[in-house]
Amino acid sequence: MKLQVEQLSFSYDENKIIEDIHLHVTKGEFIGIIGPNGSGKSTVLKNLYRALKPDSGAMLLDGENLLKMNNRKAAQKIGVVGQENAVPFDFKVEEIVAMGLSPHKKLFDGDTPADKEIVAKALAQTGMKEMAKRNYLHLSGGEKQRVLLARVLAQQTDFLLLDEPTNHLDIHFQLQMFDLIKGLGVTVLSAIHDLNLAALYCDRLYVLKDGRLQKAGTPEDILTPATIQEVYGIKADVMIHPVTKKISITYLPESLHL
Ligand SMILES: Nc1ncnc2c1ncn2[C@@H]1O[C@H](COP(=O)(O)OP(=O)(O)OP(=O)(O)O)[C@@H](O)[C@H]1O
Repeated sequence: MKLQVEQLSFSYDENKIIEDIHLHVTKGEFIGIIGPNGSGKSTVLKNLYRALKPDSGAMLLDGENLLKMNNRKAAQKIGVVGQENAVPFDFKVEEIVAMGLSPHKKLFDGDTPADKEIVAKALAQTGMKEMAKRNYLHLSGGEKQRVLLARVLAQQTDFLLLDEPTNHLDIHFQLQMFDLIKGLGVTVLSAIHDLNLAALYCDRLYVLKDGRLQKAGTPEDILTPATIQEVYGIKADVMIHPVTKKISITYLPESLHL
């Protein structure tokens, strides 16, 4: 599995939102896209999962043009958890999770015992088993996010595109979901706001600012006080944590006068 993005640009009307984005993701990598609000992270992902159509550029999955791939094939290969977690009708949780199976089935195929097992497993993995019969629209933001993660697990793809997949989750579920995704051994490209989470889970990071790729590299290369200042305009203290051996960031707010 290899995703290659070359010279990707996208505009809303005349407004250039992202320009000349290059990135690649290879099998088994967990890659983060970071950057300030409005820097274009979701726009890159939406182009990749074809909610938006690029002005120019190439997006290749295993050498195949993503824009030309039929929907069913794309859904067999790529699982998506977008930022908006709206689902148009009031389905039950288990029905939404079962929708993840559809790229692998034919129209009117019934659910087999194996399908039911996949759905039950995805519900259990995301801590949503007890809520399987609840109506989706009545769930909290975090619970909805876990349902959509369960749906993408049921989709069983080798590649996940995630847009802030844990932004509504409490710290327990943030770590549980990222641990779960990491444990699947699949390939991941995810927008992530929390730089400490990005440092814990990502192999490499791409930094976006004002719709342009600013930097790319390992968390150690990228998450330096200088880059954090440059990209986010804040002071930070950065160390390799003695226990995790990963980058650990402490923010130094102005009000503390440090
Ligand atoms: N439908 C739209 N029409 C016009 N401009 C839009 C539209 N959607 C997004 N934008 C603009 O595109 C820019 C990039 O937005 P995008 O959602 O990709 O940023 P982001 O990095 O994902 O931000 P955040 O961290 O806030 O989620 C922003 O300036 C945003 O206002």
